[in-house]
Amino acid sequence: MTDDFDDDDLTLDPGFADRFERDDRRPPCKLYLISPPAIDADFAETLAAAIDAAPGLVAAFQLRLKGMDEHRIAELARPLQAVCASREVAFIVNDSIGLAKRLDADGVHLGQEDGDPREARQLLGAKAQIGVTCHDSRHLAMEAGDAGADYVAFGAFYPTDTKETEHRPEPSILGWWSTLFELPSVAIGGITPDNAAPLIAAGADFLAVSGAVWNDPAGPAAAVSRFAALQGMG
Ligand SMILES: Cc1ncc(COP(=O)(O)OP(=O)(O)O)c(N)n1
Ligand SMILES: Cc1nc(C(=O)O)sc1CCOP(=O)(O)O
Ligand SMILES: [Mg+2]
Repeated sequence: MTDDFDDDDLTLDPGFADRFERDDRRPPCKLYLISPPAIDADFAETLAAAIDAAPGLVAAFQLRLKGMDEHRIAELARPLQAVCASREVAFIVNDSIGLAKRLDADGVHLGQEDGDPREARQLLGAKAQIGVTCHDSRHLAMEAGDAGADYVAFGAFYPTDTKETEHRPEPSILGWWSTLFELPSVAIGGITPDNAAPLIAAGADFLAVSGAVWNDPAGPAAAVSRFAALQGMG
């Protein structure tokens, strides 16, 4: 899939995103919740309320607790896994293939420096959901597809306080991807109910969101309800 391909070869049409309309035949775009950077023991209730605000909308939850000891992450994970399992929400571990295995998680999200998707597949098995960060790179996305990823993540689409980011893709990368490949795409980075529309229209299969949900002044459930109301989400 990746032979002789260079991202710089592609002539980008800056108007593409504005003209792109989500194909009605596509499945609706789902929400992929990313945990806050730190959580306490009560977070299971918060997570349950957020998911229950729009049944069926939240497809996945990623436990992303950067820099925390894995034993502590494992302790915190158990009640969150139960919340996810009872609601058919995939429980994804960030960064660590080993922790995903230990927790028998539904999958793992790997950045470019976090390990090889092929190794993850070997350890976690055929059913595991393996996601790969691809920044703004068509090349990385095709490489991830070749390596057996279950989704490719592009971002950061908007400025975010959650993570220092270097890459700023255009929404059109989502349209380009979905036109050529079946593999689902995830859009991430500073996404809110107010700025999500172009990403949904361009063809994102999932919106990965942290701050806009957990920091919403009206509460996480209200934020999820606002995402649910957007055209193309469901
Ligand atoms: C769905 C999703 N997309 C991208 C990322 C970022 O992963 P990475 O580049 O490894 O950065 P960290 O999240 O580990 O700081 C993600 N976690 N989830
Ligand atoms: C974890 C992460 N990865 C990104 C990337 O660009 O790869 S942006 C990001 C932060 C996502 O949180 P929020 O919704 O608060 O911006
Ligand atoms: Mg990572």
